[in-house]
Amino acid sequence: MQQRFPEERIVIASHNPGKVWEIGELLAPVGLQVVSADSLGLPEPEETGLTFAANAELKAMAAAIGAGLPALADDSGLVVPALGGAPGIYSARWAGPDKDFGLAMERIRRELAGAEDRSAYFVCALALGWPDGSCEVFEGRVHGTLVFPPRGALGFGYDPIFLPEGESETFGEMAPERKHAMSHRARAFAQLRHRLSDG
Ligand SMILES: O=c1nc[nH]c2c1ncn2[C@H]1C[C@H](O)[C@@H](COP(=O)(O)OP(=O)(O)OP(=O)(O)O)O1
Ligand SMILES: [Mg+2]
Repeated sequence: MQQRFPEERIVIASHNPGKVWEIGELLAPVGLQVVSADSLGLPEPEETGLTFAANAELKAMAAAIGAGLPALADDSGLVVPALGGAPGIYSARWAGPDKDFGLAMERIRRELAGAEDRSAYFVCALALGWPDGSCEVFEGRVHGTLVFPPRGALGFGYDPIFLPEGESETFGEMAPERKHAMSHRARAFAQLRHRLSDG
């Protein structure tokens, strides 16, 4: 692995502080020094892709080429089958320019009114991009149920309305270590670590 990371540094190509923190925690066992896209002054690319994987790749490549270092990007979101898959890749955009997830969660509650199916899942596509233009994508999911009103103030985004399968606490109520043992992001990271340890 060391020869693949000559500088032992990796750029976290995300401008979301909640995500950057979680990625730092999940990456700690890998032993690489983490540099944020913000600290390098890298711009936030427009997410023009139509899939989580395409957006993750576009963010990773912009950072890898901009920084001349390997870069890791995460594109993720909440998929609600009863809403035809919304908000999906538009999960961040549903919170509007002020990133108001109270508003986004309320919109889901409203649009779901009367729907029997309360199932939902989070998806995380992680892209590892290299300055030479190569890129690999890993995906993780976690299934659960939506609950209203929102519960808990931990985590970020849609965590307070997401009750993972078989659990009694929402991601917003759960200690971070517990979320990291089962989340979509943790599952994508497990695949990434597996790939890195393969050499
Ligand atoms: O574990 C999670 N717990 C709760 N909500 C989550 C989670 N994971 C993704 N989400 C929701 C909120 C987030 O804003 C959006 C991702 O959108 P996404 O474009 O990938 O990220 P972003 O715009 O927030 O930051 P950036 O693109 O700079 O990495 O999905
Ligand atoms: Mg984004």
